[in-house]
Amino acid sequence: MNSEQTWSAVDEYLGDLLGTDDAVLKDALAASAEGGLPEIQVSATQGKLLHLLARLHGARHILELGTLGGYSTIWLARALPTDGQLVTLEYEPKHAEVARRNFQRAGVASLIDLRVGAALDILPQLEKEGRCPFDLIFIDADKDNYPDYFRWALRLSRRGTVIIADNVIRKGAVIEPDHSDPRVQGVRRFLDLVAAEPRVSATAIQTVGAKGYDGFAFALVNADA
Ligand SMILES: C[S@@+](CC[C@H](N)C(=O)[O-])C[C@H]1O[C@@H](n2cnc3c(N)ncnc32)[C@H](O)[C@@H]1O
Ligand SMILES: [Mg+2]
Repeated sequence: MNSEQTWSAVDEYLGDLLGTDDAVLKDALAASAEGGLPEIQVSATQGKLLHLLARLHGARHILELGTLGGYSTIWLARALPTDGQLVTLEYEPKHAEVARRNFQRAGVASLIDLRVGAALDILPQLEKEGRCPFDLIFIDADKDNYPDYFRWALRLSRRGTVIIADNVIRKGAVIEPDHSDPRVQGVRRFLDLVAAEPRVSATAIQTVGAKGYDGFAFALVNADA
C-alpha cells in the first residue's frame, strides 16, 4: 500500500472501530454524491473532531462558511443544545438544495439557518442583524478569501470564540511563498494574519487520512474583538 492508501485504510479502521459515521451521515454523503456535489467534505474522523470540539467548548451559536452538502454542518449541529443555532453560508444554490434535504433527513433542520450567497455579502448582514457573537466559527469556503473570512470571523467573535479553518496545509504547498495557486496564497495570507493578530492564540495541525494530506488551523480569541 502507498501512503495515501494506508491513510485511507486507517481512517476506515478508526471510523468502524469508533463508530464515527452513522447511517444518517452516510446517507447525507450518498445524497451529496447523487446530487453531483464534489467529494470535498471533511472526513468522518475530522467531522467527529469538529463535533467534539464544539461540545467541549459548550458552543450554542456556530457559524460555518462553506456548507457543500451539509456533512460538517450536521456534525456541528449535533453538538448544539436544543435552543442552539448554526448559521451556514453557501454560494452554490445546488449545494444548498442538497444540504437542506440532508438537514431534514438528519433531523437537525430546526437548528440550522442556511443562507445562500457569497459569504462576504452575507457576513455584514449577520453583523447588522445582531446574529453575533458566535462561539465557534468554522471556515471552509473558497480558500482565496480566507484572509477576509478571518477578519470577519474576528468581528463576529467574543472573548473565548474558537475559529477553526480547514485545508490550510494543501499537501505541504503552504510553505512555498511563490506558489501559483491562489488557494495556497489565500491560506498563506490567512496564516500571516493569524500570526500577527494579538487578539488570538493559535496553532495549526497537519493531518493525513481519507482526505489526503492537509490540516486545520485553530485560533482562540483571547480579547474582545
Ligand atoms: C470544501 S466545501 C465545504 C465542505 C463542508 N464544510 C464539509 O466539510 O462538509 C466548500 C464550499 O464552499 C462553497 N463556496 C465557495 N465560495 C464561496 C463563497 N464565496 N461564499 C460561500 N460559499 C462558498 C462551495 O460552493 C463549497 O460548497
Ligand atoms: Mg475543507
